[in-house]
Amino acid sequence: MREATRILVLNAGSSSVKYQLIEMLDGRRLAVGLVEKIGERTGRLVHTPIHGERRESERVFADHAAALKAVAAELAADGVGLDSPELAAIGHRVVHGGKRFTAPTVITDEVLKEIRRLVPVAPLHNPANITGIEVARALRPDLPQVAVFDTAFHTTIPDHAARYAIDTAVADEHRVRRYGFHGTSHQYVSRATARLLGKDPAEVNVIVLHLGNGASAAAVAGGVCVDTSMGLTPLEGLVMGTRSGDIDPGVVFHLHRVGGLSIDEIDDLLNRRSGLLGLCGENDMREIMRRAEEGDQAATLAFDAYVHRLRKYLGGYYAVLGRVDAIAFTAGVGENAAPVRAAACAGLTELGIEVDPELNSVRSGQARVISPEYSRVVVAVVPTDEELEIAQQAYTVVHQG
Ligand SMILES: Nc1ncnc2c1ncn2[C@@H]1O[C@H](COP(=O)(O)OP(=O)(O)O)[C@@H](O)[C@H]1O
Ligand SMILES: CC(=O)OP(=O)(O)O
Ligand SMILES: [Mg+2]
Repeated sequence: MREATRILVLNAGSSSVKYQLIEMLDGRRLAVGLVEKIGERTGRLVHTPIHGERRESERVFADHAAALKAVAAELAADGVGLDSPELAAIGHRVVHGGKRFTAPTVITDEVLKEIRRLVPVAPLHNPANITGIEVARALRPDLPQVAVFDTAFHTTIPDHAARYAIDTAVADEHRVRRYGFHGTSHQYVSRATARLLGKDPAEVNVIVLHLGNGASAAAVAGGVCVDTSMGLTPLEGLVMGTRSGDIDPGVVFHLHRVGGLSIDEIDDLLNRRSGLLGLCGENDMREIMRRAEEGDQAATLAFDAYVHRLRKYLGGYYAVLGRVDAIAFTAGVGENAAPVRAAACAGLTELGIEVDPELNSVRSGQARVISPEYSRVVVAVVPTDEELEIAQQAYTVVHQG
């Protein structure tokens, strides 16, 4: 029998599934794809095999199970279906792992139960992750399914940064603390940044700014995470596409008592109808920058509020780390929106932070420095690769037995 050296990575979101089939011997992506708008009237599947044409189709995906079956069919059409003996494991992105999961974990019924218990603290994410796991298990019950947790990289955050200043007994009873998310990305990007600097991760202090639909900052000291902006749930911290980020908790009481909104309505408001969307009716940074460029006031306010919050965390983590060697921008906005990077770092020469406008405007998929030679702090764009990191961690778990 051929050796099993391939990992299928599934990143199931609330209405999408991103997937990659990776050959671990050389890191080749045998297939990369995305199913969008699951549960909507028309969905879309885009599948790009390593050999052959990109295939795109519009059709209905009633639920995640239908989407994953379609993915399995696309892979089978390329001769690399889920029944392939070369498949070593399926690696799943799981957003909330609570305090218990500090490392990649082979999924058993009991592990799945614990992931389910954490649904209330990751309502946008864990339910989709669970569906992905259930469908994949049904399709290949014999194969190891490995969960790689967004929270795992943050388990090193010291108590003084992870604890909220509330009654300890209440916090302990309800497991209320900062868990942090996007850890797989923060880990990958902080290491890739050290590589870009030609240094060992243990030697460098990095502030990672993961700016996607969800967004978070992390302070990484010598390869170890010491603080991050998301908290008990992925709602705290930066202004995001549809999430408010930091807010006075008093706003919640006010909206409930005076505004008459129910807790569920407030949850929906802060998670799905706030952030950039709430400020200007749009959550795509491309569109916001275009509108702001044309003088649209709401879009300008949304952009400015986004950048202001980002700068607060940048300054805060500078103080937390004491010495900063690099600032790394990553994910959809961080990798592509030069104006966001420029505005986030503007006027910080006193802190040794500078951005070279010409380097900043270069478009490339590669990790690259955007600060001038003389800048004390290296500012860089470092594309994240959560899928590769998940695949590597899953592969390691399977090989350790
Ligand atoms: N060229 C671009 N310029 C500015 N923003 C972009 C660009 N391309 C993508 N984005 C932003 O990236 C965001 C998505 O980031 P991504 O990391 O893919 O998110 P997620 O993985 O959380 O779905 C989109 O909301 C979009 O605003
Ligand atoms: C945790 C989180 O916010 O993830 P995403 O950015 O994929 O929504
Ligand atoms: Mg993402």
